[in-house]
Amino acid sequence: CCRMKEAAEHNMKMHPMWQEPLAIPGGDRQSPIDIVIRKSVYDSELKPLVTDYDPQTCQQIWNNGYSFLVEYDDTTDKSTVKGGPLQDKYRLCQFHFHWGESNAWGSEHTVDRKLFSAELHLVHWNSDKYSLFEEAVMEENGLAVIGVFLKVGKRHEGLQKLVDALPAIRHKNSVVDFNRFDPACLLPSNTDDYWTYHGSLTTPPLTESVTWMVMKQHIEVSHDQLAVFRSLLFTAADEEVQKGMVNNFRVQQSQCGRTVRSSFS
Ligand SMILES: NS(=O)(=O)N=C1NCCCN1
Ligand SMILES: [Zn+2]
Repeated sequence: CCRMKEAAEHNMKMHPMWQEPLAIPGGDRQSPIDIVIRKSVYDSELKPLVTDYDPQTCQQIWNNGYSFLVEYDDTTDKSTVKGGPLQDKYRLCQFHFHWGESNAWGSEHTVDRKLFSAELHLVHWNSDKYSLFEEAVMEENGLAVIGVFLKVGKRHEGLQKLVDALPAIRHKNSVVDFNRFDPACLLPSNTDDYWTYHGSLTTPPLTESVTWMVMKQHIEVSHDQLAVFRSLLFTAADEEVQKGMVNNFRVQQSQCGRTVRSSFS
């Protein structure tokens, strides 16, 4: 919609993060994209996703100036995802969100151009083949990100613990301890139905190392819960001009002939 375009243009001017870099690594498998349902290809070989998350590996929640992220101890294979389109086991390192200033937009991916109010990304790296995230981030099969759409509706009880921690990390680079959070509570009840394609990170380093798995079923969060996301700031406490953390999504990228597969017909 026009207001969203205005917000994205404003973003490009105001936030260096969302000014597209001149040179993009590779450039023909960038994310996010619009998932065109009628162009997606059902693949019966796609298996259900198998997530196995240990809440004890949850370490901290912090504001990195792009989003807020919950970080997990990824020194062992305690919180992992496998199955689905994946050949290997991938270790959870963090999850974060993208959202708009209005409930009318905020997601990075869209489905037949439908915008959601926000999008959750659970970021994992291939621990069968690599020993560090920093290594995997450069490799074609290095990362696996689960995307979940958020829609404004009923309050999400599991999310509230996270929402209650946000006022303590309002500014960029603020961090607080955050333990025993089970990210499985943020997954939709049905994780068997998803779209998958090869793409990139949507924030720097934008490397084309991601197997995306975007859930067909969204989760619901309340208007008030999303309003707390919008109370965060892009800026550090010592900056003169404070900027509200909203519209922290990347503009959509061309599909470049890529096929999006679906795990459901
Ligand atoms: N939005 S995204 O694609 O997950 N981008 C990321 N960039 C840095 C590392 C984690 N994720
Ligand atoms: Zn993201």
